[in-house]
Amino acid sequence: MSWLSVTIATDAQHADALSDALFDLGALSTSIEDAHAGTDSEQPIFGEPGEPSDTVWEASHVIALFDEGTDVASLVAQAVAQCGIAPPAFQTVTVEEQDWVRATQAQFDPIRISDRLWITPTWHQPPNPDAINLQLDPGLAFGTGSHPTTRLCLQWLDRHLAHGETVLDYGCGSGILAIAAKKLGAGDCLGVDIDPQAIVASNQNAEQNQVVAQFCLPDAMPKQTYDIVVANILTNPLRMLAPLLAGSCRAGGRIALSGILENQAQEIIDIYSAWFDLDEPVFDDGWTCVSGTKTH
Ligand SMILES: C[S@@+](CC[C@H](N)C(=O)[O-])C[C@H]1O[C@@H](n2cnc3c(N)ncnc32)[C@H](O)[C@@H]1O
Repeated sequence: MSWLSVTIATDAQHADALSDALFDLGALSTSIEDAHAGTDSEQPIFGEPGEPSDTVWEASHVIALFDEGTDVASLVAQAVAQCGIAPPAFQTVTVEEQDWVRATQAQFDPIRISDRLWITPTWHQPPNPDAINLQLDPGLAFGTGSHPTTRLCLQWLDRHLAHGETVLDYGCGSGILAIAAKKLGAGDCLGVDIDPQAIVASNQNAEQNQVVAQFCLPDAMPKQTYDIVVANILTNPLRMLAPLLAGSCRAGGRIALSGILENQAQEIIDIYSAWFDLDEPVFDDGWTCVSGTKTH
């Protein structure tokens, strides 16, 4: 079995309407991509997690998938006429059937966090069977270890966990940090997230890794302090959550914050230095980890 994938060059003003028109005319799927993706002219557009951005690239490609045998040229002509735009340039390629599961899995390799900590998808043999191996597959919640912010937090946990510390993982996503903390020897670990799907994923991942950790929505969070607080969210929530996160860390306890772009690090340092003696920030690929020890 095969399909026809058509890529149409358009602009920000018409991309959404063209995508909708193609879908109404029978496309199996449509998507909009940056026409300059992967080049120096790529236009970065970011949304908050769980809130897709409604901004479209100035130079866009609308990509539509049709059944084999479809008269694609005629459908594109109808779609552009409906949108009132001049006939654009487009390319059609045949997409052959393949083993999609295998193709997707091939994109995810084991990730080395440190000498003793690896994140390994379930379909891979651990490269170092003697290491601490977290088994995590890509799922609906953020956190497979491939993002620099997750790596920064994992490396920080690896360096700072001694034994038996209580850990709060605020913005737990897949639960990766809480689960790693348990595997690295922490005591009680709690993961908190505003996304109910993250709680489901975290519980499944904890079970998969045979660790006991608790996960809950923010409203169900017990009022207590922790030896270690780790929060990989984004600068905006980290700013708003500062009193809660600082208040959740015991005096003398430690905090690690990420999800912070390099140029936002100073703002987070200024806010959290009200409670913490902060370390030098650590950077990875444009992202920052800010950490420190609670002074009072
Ligand atoms: C970047 S992901 C981090 C996931 C994981 N901890 C990691 O390090 O890979 C951020 C997570 O924070 C959650 N989040 C965002 N704002 C939040 C808030 N105000 N309270 C709790 N969780 C929040 C999101 O739902 C998302 O799962």
